[in-house]
Amino acid sequence: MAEQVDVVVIGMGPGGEHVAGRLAEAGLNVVGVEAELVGGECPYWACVPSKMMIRAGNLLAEARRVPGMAGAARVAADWAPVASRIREEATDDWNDAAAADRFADKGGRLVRGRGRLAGPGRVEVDGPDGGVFEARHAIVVATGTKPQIPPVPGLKEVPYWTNRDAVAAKEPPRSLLVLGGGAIGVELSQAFARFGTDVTVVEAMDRLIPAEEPEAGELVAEVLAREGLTVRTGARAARVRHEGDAFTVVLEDDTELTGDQLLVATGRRTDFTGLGLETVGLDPADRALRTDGRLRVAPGLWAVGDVTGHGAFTHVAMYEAEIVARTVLGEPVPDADYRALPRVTFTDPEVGAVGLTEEQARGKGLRVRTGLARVPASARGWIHKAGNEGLVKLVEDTGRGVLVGATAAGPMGGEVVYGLAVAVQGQVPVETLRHMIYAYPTFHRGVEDALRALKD
Ligand SMILES: Cc1cc2nc3c(=O)[nH]c(=O)nc-3n(C[C@H](O)[C@H](O)[C@H](O)COP(=O)(O)OP(=O)(O)OC[C@H]3O[C@@H](n4cnc5c(N)ncnc54)[C@H](O)[C@@H]3O)c2cc1C
Ligand SMILES: NC(=O)c1ccc[n+]([C@@H]2O[C@H](COP(=O)([O-])OP(=O)(O)OC[C@H]3O[C@@H](n4cnc5c(N)ncnc54)[C@H](O)[C@@H]3O)[C@@H](O)[C@H]2O)c1
Repeated sequence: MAEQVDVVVIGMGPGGEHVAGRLAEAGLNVVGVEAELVGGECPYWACVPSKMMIRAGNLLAEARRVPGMAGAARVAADWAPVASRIREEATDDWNDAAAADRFADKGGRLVRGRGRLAGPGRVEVDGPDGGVFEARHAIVVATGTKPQIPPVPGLKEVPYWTNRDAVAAKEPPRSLLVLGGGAIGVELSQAFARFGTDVTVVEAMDRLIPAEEPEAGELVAEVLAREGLTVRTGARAARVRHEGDAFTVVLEDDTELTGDQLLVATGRRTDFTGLGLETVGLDPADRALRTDGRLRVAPGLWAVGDVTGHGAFTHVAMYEAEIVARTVLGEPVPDADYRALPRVTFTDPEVGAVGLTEEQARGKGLRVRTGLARVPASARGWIHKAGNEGLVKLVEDTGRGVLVGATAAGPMGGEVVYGLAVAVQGQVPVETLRHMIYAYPTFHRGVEDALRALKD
C-alpha cells in the first residue's frame, strides 16, 4: 500500500534540503529521501571543507608575505588543525544527525534510502526506512552529481582520489598529481601546495579554469607556477599506473609524471541509473533534466540543483529550490533567470565571474566591447603589494549599452564581483556605471578603470 503524502523530495543536498524544509515549514506533509547524508555533497565533501582548507592555506600565504611588508614571520604549516576542523566543525565526522534534526524540527519526515520514481506521482524507497509514497502535490528530484572519471587507460584500476578523499586527508600528501584544472583542481591544488605538497596539475584544455575568461586562467597559472606548482595545460593523460606507493600518469607526449596521490577532478556528471526516469516518460541517458522556467520537468515533477544542468553550484541549487517551493505553495514567483549567474573560484587570487565570457557573448552574435584593468595598477592594488595579482574584465553588449558579463580576479575577487552581478542582472546602462562614485582606494575601483578601458 502506498502512503499518501503531499511532497516527496529525492536527494537532500542543498537543493533538496531547502525545498523540503520550506514546504514542511509551510505545513505540507513532506518526505525527504536521502541515500547518504542530509546536506549532500556541499557541507561534507565539497564547498565547506574545501573552503576550510583554502582559508588555512591563505593564512599561510599571508604570513609568508610578511617579509618586506611588516617584519619577519616564521611559518610552520600544520595540517592537523585543518583535518580536525573539517571533522569537528564542518562534518561532525560525516554525521548528519544535526541536519536530520533540523529537517524534523521544520516538520519534515526523513526517509533514509535510495528513492526511485515508479510512475507519475509515485516514489519507491529501497533502504532502511523503505516504503512507497504517493505525492499529491509534487515530487522533486535533487539527486546531484558524481565525479566524472575520464576513460584514461588504467585509471579505473588505480586507487585515485576524488574530492571526497582529498577533503578527508589526515595529512597532506608529499606529492599530488591532479587531473583536471577546473575549479576543484585549482582550488585543492593551491591549498595542498601551501601545506608543502609537491603538486602537478594536468589540464587537457590550453588553459586553467577554461570555462572562465582566458585572462583569468592565465593569471591563476602564473600564480600557481610562482608558488612552485607544476602546471601542464594542453596535456592529456594517455595512461595511468600505480606501482608500490606511486602513481604514474603518462601524458600523450610520453612525459611521465609521478606522485604519491592522484586526484581526479575532471568534472561532474549526473547519474540517473536506477532513478526510474523511464517510468515518467523521461530518458535516463540524458545528462540533465530539462526544466521549464519554474523548474518543472513534467506535471507534478520538479528538479533542482546540479541535475538541472544550469550550473553545478550550491547557490544555483538553493535559488532553484526557492522557486520550486514558491511555485508549489502557489506564491507568485518569476521564472528562473540565469543571465547573471555568479561563479567564484576560491583560489588566491579569487576569480569571481558573472554572466557571459567574451567568447560566449561573441558566440551569441552580440556586438561586444571589452575593458580590462589590472589590479596592481590600481591605487589599492599598489598599496596592497604582496598578493595583489588580479584583473577586472568587462564584457559589454554595445547594442544595448549594458554589461552582459564580468570577471573580477584578485584579493576578494568573489566579493568585488557582486556589484558587477547587480549591473548585469539589472541591465544598468554602462553610461550610468561610468558616472557612479567608486570609493577610494578600494579593489572595486578596478571596475571604474575597466569601464574606462572598454573598446571594440
Ligand atoms: C570539491 C567541491 C567544491 C565545491 N565548492 C563549491 C563552492 O565553493 N561553491 C558552490 O556554490 N558550489 C561548490 N561545489 C558544488 C556544490 O557542491 C554542488 O553544486 C551542490 O552540492 C549541488 O547540490 P545538489 O542539491 O544539487 O546536489 P548534491 O549536493 O550532490 O546532493 C544530492 C543528494 O542526493 C542524494 N541522492 C542521490 N541519489 C539519490 C537517490 N536515488 N535517493 C536518495 N538520495 C539520493 C545524494 O546522496 C546527495 O546527498 C563544489 C563541489 C565540489 C565537488
Ligand atoms: N568555487 C566553486 O564554486 C566550486 C569549486 C569546486 C567545484 N565547483 C563545481 O563543481 C564542478 C565540478 O568541478 P571540476 O573542477 O571537477 O569540473 P570542471 O568542469 O570545472 O573542470 C574539469 C576540468 O577537467 C578538465 N579535464 C577533463 N577531462 C580531462 C582529462 N582527461 N585530462 C585532463 N583534464 C581534463 C576539463 O578540461 C576541465 O578544465 C564545477 O564545474 C563547479 O560547478 C564549484
